Amino acid sequence: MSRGSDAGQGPAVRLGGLTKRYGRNRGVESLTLEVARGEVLGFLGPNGAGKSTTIRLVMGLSRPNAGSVQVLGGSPREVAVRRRIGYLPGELRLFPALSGRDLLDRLAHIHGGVSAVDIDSLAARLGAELDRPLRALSKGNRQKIGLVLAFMHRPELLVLDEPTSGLDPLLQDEFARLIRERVADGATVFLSSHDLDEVERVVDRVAIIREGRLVAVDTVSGLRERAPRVVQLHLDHVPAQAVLAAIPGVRVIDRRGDGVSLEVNGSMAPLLRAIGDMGATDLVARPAGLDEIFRAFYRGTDVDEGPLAS
Ligand SMILES: Nc1ncnc2c1ncn2[C@@H]1O[C@H](COP(=O)(O)OP(=O)(O)OP(=O)(O)O)[C@@H](O)[C@H]1O
Repeated sequence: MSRGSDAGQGPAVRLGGLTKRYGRNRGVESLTLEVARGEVLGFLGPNGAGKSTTIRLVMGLSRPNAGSVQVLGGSPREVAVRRRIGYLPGELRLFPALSGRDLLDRLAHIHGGVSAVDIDSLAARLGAELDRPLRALSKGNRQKIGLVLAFMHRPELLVLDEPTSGLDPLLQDEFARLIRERVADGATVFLSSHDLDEVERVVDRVAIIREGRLVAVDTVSGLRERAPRVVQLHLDHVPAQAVLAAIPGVRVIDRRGDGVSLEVNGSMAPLLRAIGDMGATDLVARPAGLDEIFRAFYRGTDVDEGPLAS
């Protein structure tokens, strides 16, 4: 599938020490990350974390203050490389007076090698409204045109800024199927999202960014494995919060009446020893959900000392 000087070797995206500052504002800081060929990498973080900044750097739409960007073995500023990428921007602002069909036809013509059947089939699968002017479409409906645009030339690399944010649940399912089909054909996907629940089914790995810095890169199952346990206790003698918080690996989530909720990282042994003297009458322990893991990263408390950003 690969063309030109790039023999399909090496990662699809390689970011090395990438830094972008906007005046005194931090965009991203020393970002080092690779996306392997055929991989689906989810780039996650809260508002303002630096996701769109990174995506614009990957696309060569903005220049870094330091560091390097390599895409499909070359620079994203080379036309030959750009043609092999499908890009969904955060907001589609192209030619608001054109209908979706006119825009797609014109860009397909410029691109070359795009089949009308592919455009129609993508538009039908995503329920894109092709005949109304883009400015009259809702954000979600503009997003569908943007997705057709990103996928229509069957690119080797898809770079998608929040592709699922405007889509209803049925379309999110269709999007997941589309991604799986393209990956089965050898494509690589780099997509951003606020929400792991929306992209969990399609991503192989996630990179989590907070305040411009990578805080974790792992598989979804790896994240689950190093999740803390959430423990609910009922005690005859509830000790002071500081006593509970002093138990190794324990963070107090809630404490009311005779009930205590705790988050436990690592071994449960110190907690089990400590509650011997507290008159425990009931204990329920469960692994933290992905949502709780993410909140921990977003808050800035590391889930554990596991493999951090590499
Ligand atoms: N053109 C710009 N000029 C000045 N500051 C900018 C510019 N673009 C981004 N920033 C700043 O860089 C930081 C990262 O912004 P970015 O848009 O990359 O975040 P994001 O993770 O995509 O957020 P969201 O989820 O809200 O879209 C923010 O502090 C933002 O204010």
